[in-house]
Amino acid sequence: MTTNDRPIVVSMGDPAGIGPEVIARAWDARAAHALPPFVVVGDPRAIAAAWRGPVARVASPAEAVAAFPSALPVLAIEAGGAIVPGAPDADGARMALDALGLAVGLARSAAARALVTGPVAKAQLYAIGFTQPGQTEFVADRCGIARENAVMMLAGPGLRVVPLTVHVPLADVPRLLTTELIVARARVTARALRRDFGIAAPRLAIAGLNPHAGENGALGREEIDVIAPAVAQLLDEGLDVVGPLAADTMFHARARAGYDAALCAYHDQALVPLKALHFDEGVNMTLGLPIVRTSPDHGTAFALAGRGEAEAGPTIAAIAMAHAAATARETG
Ligand SMILES: NC(=O)C1=CN([C@@H]2O[C@H](COP(=O)(O)OP(=O)(O)OC[C@H]3O[C@@H](n4cnc5c(N)ncnc54)[C@H](O)[C@@H]3O)[C@@H](O)[C@H]2O)C=CC1
Ligand SMILES: NCC(=O)COP(=O)(O)O
Repeated sequence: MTTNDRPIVVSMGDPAGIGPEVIARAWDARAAHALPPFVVVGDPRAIAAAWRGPVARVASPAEAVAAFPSALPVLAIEAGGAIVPGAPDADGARMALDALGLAVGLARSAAARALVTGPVAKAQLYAIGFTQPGQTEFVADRCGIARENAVMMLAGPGLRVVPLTVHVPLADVPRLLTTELIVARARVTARALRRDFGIAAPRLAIAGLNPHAGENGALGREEIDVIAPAVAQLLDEGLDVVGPLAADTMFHARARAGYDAALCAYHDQALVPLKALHFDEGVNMTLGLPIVRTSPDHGTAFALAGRGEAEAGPTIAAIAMAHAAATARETG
């Protein structure tokens, strides 16, 4: 079977957000970016509300591969009510969740080569009873992987970042940032950089939590009590790790040249530099899964939906990264 006999599966995300249109515009850009065949799971009406191109309703991933050159293939799931770009509702959230579940199943069954997830609004999902923090944990759970072993990485051409703690209140970070967590996430990251990115000896940099990485304990002790022991353990295991580094000086160009991924203490420490550098091409990838899963690095941007102004670059990059990682696994 050749690489392109099976498509990548793309869950639409919230039908009232920008997901449908950026996915459709990624199809427009398929030749320019040499994208492999992909199939959307979601409500075709959401695509029609925001894009004028050809859509092919398909019944299987195999049909999608045949349709892909001339139309955007869609495995249709219909939301209950009307779809209005920019006006999310519970029916749309339920459809987004159903689409995600079906897409994960296709990737797990190997009917699809990899999974790309469109943006969902977490608040909309919570309102219909979704109990996971986000899609990362939902996908991990469906894959039988414990939440703590699924690692979020955000990546652009010049930076990869891993937030060690993710969707938690900032006040909880010092308690949640443990030596065990850092060691576990560093191991998963190093393994994924080898397997999915072909980096034989990955170099990891671990950020401090406090200003100036704690200033020898004067500005906080987490670097001494928590992060340094993790670095020592990882070095003992033979990993190439440096840290704790002062977070304010580890993201300029010369510093970035010294590592393959930066492990950061909390969400915004990681995502602020990534989005400042790569907002229009940033990809969110879940490491440590039996399937490849990527996503554009942005959310639903409801205020932009249906206006044709949303940037499709992150979705194009997410599909391209999923293709590269799936190819690495298929050929590795
Ligand atoms: N992967 C996912 O499913 C993610 C979902 N979210 C969800 O999205 C919802 C909205 O979150 P926000 O913090 O407002 O983030 P957002 O990424 O939706 O929007 C932030 C800002 O960036 C702009 N923007 C976002 N994507 C863009 C694109 N492709 N082209 C041009 N401009 C773009 C928006 O117009 C807005 O000004 C939340 O409910 C959140 O849970 C947020 C991040 C990731
Ligand atoms: N800030 C990143 C983000 O919200 C990604 O969430 P998800 O992919 O886990 O849903």
